Amino acid sequence: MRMSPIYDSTEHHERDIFLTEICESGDVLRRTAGRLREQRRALHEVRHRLAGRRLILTGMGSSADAVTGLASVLGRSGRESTVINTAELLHFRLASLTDQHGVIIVSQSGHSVEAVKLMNALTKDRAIPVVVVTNMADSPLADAADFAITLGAGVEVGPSSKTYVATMLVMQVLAELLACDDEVETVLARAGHRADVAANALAAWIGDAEGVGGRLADWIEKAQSLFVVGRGVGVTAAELNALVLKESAHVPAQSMDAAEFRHGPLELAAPGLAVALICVEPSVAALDARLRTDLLSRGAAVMTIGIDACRTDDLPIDYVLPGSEPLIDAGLIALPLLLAAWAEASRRSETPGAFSVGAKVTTCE
Ligand SMILES: N[C@@H]1[C@@H](O)[C@H](O)[C@@H](COP(=O)(O)O)O[C@@H]1O
Repeated sequence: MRMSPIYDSTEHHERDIFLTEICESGDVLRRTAGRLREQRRALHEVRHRLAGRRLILTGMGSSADAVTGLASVLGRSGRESTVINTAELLHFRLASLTDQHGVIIVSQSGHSVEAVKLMNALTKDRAIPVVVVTNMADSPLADAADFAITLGAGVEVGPSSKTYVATMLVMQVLAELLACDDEVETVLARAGHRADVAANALAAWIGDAEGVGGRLADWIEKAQSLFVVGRGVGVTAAELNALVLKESAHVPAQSMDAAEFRHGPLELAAPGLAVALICVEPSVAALDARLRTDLLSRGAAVMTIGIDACRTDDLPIDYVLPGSEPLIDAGLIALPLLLAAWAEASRRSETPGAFSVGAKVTTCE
């Protein structure tokens, strides 16, 4: 796939499509909030259909990352949910679904093979309500679904960036619809306000997109191996960042829960190891600080990317945002390493973000 550069008249230079899409993330947040308002009736129905049900949350790739964050936030409000990647659910666990369950399938493209196959398998059993979240209203997944909530993020050609950020805003709205009693209108009004604030918060990084990405890419290039770790909803951003670093820049970044990192991978702490620590959960900031100190004391390099509420003397944050709600934070905080992925990709290829082995949309299992 050859991607043509897009001329950006405001910046007076050419930006390729991957960078353009990353930089659209702020505008897309506002657009998605507006799109959600247009779908208020469908959102009422989602709440009604899933009320009291045991929730199964599923997706692949960046969409699996998004539902992982949703499960974390639902759990804080006492709402049980289970995350199962769509392939695992499709091939091994369909028999575990009962008429007590409700399923949320997230797929940006609405074309991922496992999601489409799962949808077809589930529509045979109408007792299980299925809600789809997708960017593509015109897709096999949306067509087969009773309820498809669409992102309205516009077409995305490069690796997940603006659609991921938009998905996280929708995850926030779903978390509120499924775990609190506020009126749909109230939830949507809050989402609109938060989208606005979040878009403004991203402006500084987007305004210096090449600089932010380039500096982080320089840091990554010095390392022999790279981990991206976080806790709570930070896992979502860590997974997404490592995925995009791999698929766009061929950087073999590994992601995991920062708690899991202590259970073995910590042995790698030495010069040559770089750890990007996503700090978006203030309740565990002291644990993040301790991990950072332990890594530094062994000669590893640590870069912290997080929200202001996590910042302490022991946990300086290198790339900081004011912070909003956890799921929105998990979307926004991915920006610096997305920009690094772009910068690294653009050093390696004339068409940064173009897939050469896999694909933007996986239609083959
Ligand atoms: N290479 C892409 C990933 O980047 C993407 O995250 C995943 C899920 O895509 P979707 O959300 O469209 O189902 O599919 C493909 O494998």
